[in-house]
Amino acid sequence: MRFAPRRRKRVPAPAPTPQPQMTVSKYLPFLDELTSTSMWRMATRLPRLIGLALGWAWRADRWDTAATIGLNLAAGVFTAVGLFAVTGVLEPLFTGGPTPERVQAALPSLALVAAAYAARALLQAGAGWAQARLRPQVERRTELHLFDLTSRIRLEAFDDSAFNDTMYRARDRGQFEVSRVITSAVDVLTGLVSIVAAAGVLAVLHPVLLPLLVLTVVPDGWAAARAARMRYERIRELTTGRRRKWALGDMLASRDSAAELRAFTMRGFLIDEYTRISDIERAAMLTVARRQTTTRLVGEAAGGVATAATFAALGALLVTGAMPLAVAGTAVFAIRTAQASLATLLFSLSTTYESGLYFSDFLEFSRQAGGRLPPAPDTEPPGALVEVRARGVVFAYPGEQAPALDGVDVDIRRGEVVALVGENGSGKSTLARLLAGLYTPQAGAIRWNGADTAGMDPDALRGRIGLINQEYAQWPLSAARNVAMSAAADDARLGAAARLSGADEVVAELVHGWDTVLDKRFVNGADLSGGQWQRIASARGLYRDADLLIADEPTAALDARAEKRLFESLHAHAQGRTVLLITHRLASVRMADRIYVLDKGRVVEHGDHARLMACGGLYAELFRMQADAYTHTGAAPAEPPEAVVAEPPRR
Ligand SMILES: Nc1ncnc2c1ncn2[C@@H]1O[C@H](COP(=O)(O)OP(=O)(O)OP(=O)(O)O)[C@@H](O)[C@H]1O
Repeated sequence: MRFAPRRRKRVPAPAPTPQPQMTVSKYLPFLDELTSTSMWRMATRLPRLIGLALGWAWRADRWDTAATIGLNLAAGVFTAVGLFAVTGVLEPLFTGGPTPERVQAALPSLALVAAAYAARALLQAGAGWAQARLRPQVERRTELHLFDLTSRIRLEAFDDSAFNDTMYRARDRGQFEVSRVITSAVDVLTGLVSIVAAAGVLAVLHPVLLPLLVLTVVPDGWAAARAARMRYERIRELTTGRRRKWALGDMLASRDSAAELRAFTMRGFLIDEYTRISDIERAAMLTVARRQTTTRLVGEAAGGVATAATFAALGALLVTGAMPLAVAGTAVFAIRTAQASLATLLFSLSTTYESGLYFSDFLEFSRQAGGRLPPAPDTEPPGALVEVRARGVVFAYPGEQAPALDGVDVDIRRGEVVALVGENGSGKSTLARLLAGLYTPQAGAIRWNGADTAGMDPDALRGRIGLINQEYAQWPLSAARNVAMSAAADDARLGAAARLSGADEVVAELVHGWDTVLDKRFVNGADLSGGQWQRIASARGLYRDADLLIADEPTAALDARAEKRLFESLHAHAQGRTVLLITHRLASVRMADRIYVLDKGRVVEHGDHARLMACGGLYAELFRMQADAYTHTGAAPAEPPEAVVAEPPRR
């Protein structure tokens, strides 16, 4: 989806100097927040995170979840059985006596080993299949949950950069980690079963072996978890930069910016900027890699020392005769097996821990987004419009000190055409969005037939309002869908809206008519000129046939004929309905019932055209400026220039 170009609030091209959000210092707030969550605290949160992830999986598909857990656990049990059976093989082999008898004595256990490992292989295959089925289902569910929230949260959320970071982290990785948490948590459970088995064997052989064994693996586990956390911290710090890089990448590879990129030779600048952020990212990740390697080396060295101590203890037990050779042989096998199981367990734990960190990003997004949903409606849904009143409305965009609207009063009554005029940035579009129920005032109120719109069901309110947006979206959908939007596409209504807006002429030229996809990136797609798109956007607002039509700069890209036609349509449309018109073409608001003049977020004048002209204020000044531009011809040339009129082509 693309958005129509806008005169002022376009996404600014990156300034030639480095943007502050691309320097590492800007990332520090996240670090502060993160360092307060210690590794231990995070580890204690793991069981809950695993529980939550399992809940997601269960809701996605309970059978596959149950099969994933059940089959993996059963496979773990057979690993344990195999281990016990191996000790049954080794013991007779290491005891004295003739070899054929020893081998014969070991045969039943050997058969058990083979059966156990065969069963484990089958169960693991089944578990793998269940896991493979579960993964896309969980991802689909989390993705839909994410988009359900992003499409319902209040519009202001999209102006909050911190929230955008949270949303990016959830979209970029968090949402995909649920299934990884589950997979690694199941591995932890399976590993635990094997460990319990190996520990059982070791405890039976000699009590000192078990604690020694634990010591051999703990340093490695610590190193793995610490390395995972380092990586996560760095990636989290880099969120804003990565988001920025993503936006730059989009500009480098998108059709919308392709023309300006070339016209303004932005290629070098964008690639430099992209490279600069990539370098910051690369330097940060290289530092992490270095620190991770050191940590792992420390962990492995400590683990090596502990392993040596374990085998030294085993040797001491042998030398002192505290342990017979047959038992020692079994112990060596059990120690190796247990070490492998413990290492797998700790690896799974560290993966669970790492995935848990990313999954908590997703949970954090869900929590924050949940807090940004519109409150549950506590008033009746809005009835047919009689009157809309804004009183003392104050609104500041997130992160902005100065309010965009500061104590605004406006009245709109049924059947009226009300106009908002004022210079760029005076607050007209912001006010229109508040009146359209897209933003909520921070002080003051907007009342629809006397009831505060803040307590109304936003969708019910918006259903009564048609919007011709200044920043209309260019949806990669058919022309019919671009006009009807979420409503059913009705031919008669499409035709009427198209006639009123001038979109009929646009659609008549499309090869597939209303069915043409308005996006060149798709097969048989078509693109429109700026003015043609604007006619489609106007038809969109008119199609809804709502009580209140808000038209924000509906003619900025239209030619003179189309502009005249649209203003006539809007005035005709107002018969029995209501129109709020925002425009810089002041000639078109002369007929408005009431005109509000905004300046720096305040209403500085209001009244009809005659009254405002008589006051000689800002409106009169702006109106005269425009009128002069049409009437002032300057010094007349001695001889009027000859007009050249092209002949129509002969057919
Ligand atoms: N999303 C935003 N975040 C922060 N500030 C914003 C945002 N949108 C608008 N503003 C600021 O709010 C003020 C009012 O903007 P608004 O778009 O309402 O003006 P306008 O009168 O419609 O201007 P124009 O005639 O240029 O369309 C301006 O100072 C603008 O920079």
